[in-house]
Amino acid sequence: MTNGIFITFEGPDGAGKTTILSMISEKFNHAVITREPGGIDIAEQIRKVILAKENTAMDPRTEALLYAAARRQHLMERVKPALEAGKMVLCDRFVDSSLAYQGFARGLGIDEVWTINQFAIEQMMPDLTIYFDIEPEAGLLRISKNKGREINRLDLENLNFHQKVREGYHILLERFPERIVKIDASGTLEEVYKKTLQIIETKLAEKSL
Ligand SMILES: Nc1ncnc2c1ncn2[C@@H]1O[C@H](COP(=O)(O)OP(=O)(O)O)[C@@H](O)[C@H]1O
Ligand SMILES: Cc1cn([C@H]2C[C@H](O)[C@@H](COP(=O)(O)OP(=O)(O)O)O2)c(=O)[nH]c1=O
Repeated sequence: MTNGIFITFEGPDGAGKTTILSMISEKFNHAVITREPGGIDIAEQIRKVILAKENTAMDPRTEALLYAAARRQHLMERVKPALEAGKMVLCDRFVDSSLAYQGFARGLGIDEVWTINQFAIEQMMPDLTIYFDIEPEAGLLRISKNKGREINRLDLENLNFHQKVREGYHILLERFPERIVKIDASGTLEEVYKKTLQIIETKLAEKSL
């Protein structure tokens, strides 16, 4: 599609994507670092609607459509122009999050969610997706430690959902083996960082051949 390179970071909550992305961004200081849902003003506004605690009445399909709408806007405003300018774009979450969370864990169906996302992204898929794999318990524990509290009842109620999210990602790994690379995210930050860097550098070397 372009001269740039589009790399996405995926995985369950607490896998370490955001932390590793900020470490990687120091190495590739010319790269565009962004995230979904959000990244630009209109998409951040949509993010607020999706994540607002008071919106308990939100239908799962509405949620999937809003993620796809935010994705489209972010893609057109930030990702596509950067790729066309030959830049590297590193994005925290992309379409695989919708497939794993809405498609599989919420039960809308991976194929159904893929179809609505085709309208949003047309053919603009990542060159590489790094999937940070972790047991949901460990991911939630990291998040709760960060907030300085133990895992509570609500977190545990969510465990089943997070287990499904992980299962969803494993289905995607089988479906897109040439695009998605799995990393064991349960190691130390240094280990996960080194592995991530190695995968990105391998891809960059392939691209320049
Ligand atoms: N490899 C790791 N080992 C221990 N703690 C980690 C590791 N990676 C991330 N963390 C911590 O776990 C918490 C969640 O990490 P974060 O990067 O926000 O995850 P994500 O973006 O995948 O939800 C943060 O407090 C972070 O410092
Ligand atoms: C992009 C995207 C995110 N999400 C979810 C995953 C996260 O729980 C939440 C994003 O919140 P965020 O605070 O960015 O979480 P994280 O740091 O784990 O990336 O939205 C979806 O359900 N579908 C999507 O398409």
